[in-house]
Amino acid sequence: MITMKDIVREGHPALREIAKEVAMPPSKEDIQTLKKMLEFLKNSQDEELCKKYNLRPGVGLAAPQLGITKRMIAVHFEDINGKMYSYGLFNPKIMSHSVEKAYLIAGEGCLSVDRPVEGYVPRYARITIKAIDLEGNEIKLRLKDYAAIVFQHEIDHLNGIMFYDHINENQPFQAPENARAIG
Ligand SMILES: Cc1nc(NNC(=O)[C@H](CC2CCCC2)CN(O)CO)c(F)c(N2CCN3CCOC[C@@H]3C2)n1
Ligand code: NI
Repeated sequence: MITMKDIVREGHPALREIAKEVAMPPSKEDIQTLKKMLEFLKNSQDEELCKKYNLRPGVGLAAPQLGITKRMIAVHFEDINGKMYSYGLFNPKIMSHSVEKAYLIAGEGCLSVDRPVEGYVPRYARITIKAIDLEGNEIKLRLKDYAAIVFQHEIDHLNGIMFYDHINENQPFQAPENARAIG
């Protein structure tokens, strides 16, 4: 199982690289890795396991955070309407996005960043993504608000972008232009 020791931290080159597309169909190894990423998220949200294995809770994880520069992400969370998102995805791609932005009022953190970095992280409020799921099917997801933010945080990792790259340095808590506050 994946634990915190498997997660690389700031300074590791994988976090600043452009991850490579996964050749389709995915190898058994890549499928195994993606399944373990999803399992980590579920474990990290279970109070018992979280404590037992000293996990930091997570709702998303990207392969570069394991030092694997491949375009693979996992998400496991419920949105404000109770809709469950639990996916292991290969080669996710943002096909379109709103002009309107959104940001989490509480700001963001990252399992690869062992320090708090305060400030609003402006992201697109709505995105449409295409990806290949763990069964090898091409899926299309239309996401908004919290769900859109989580997926963008993970897809950023595939492009070597950290959440704090988006924070306005001079005015971290300036409400971003044309943006909705989430959460
Ligand atoms: C928002 C949140 N971020 C948590 N951590 N950070 C992460 O997931 C990072 C990714 C998120 C940071 C902002 C957007 C994506 C990991 N990232 O670095 C991957 O690239 C949480 F843990 C969390 N929740 C709320 C839901 N809760 C359900 C019950 O279990 C606990 C769980 C805690 N919400
Ligand atoms: Ni992160």
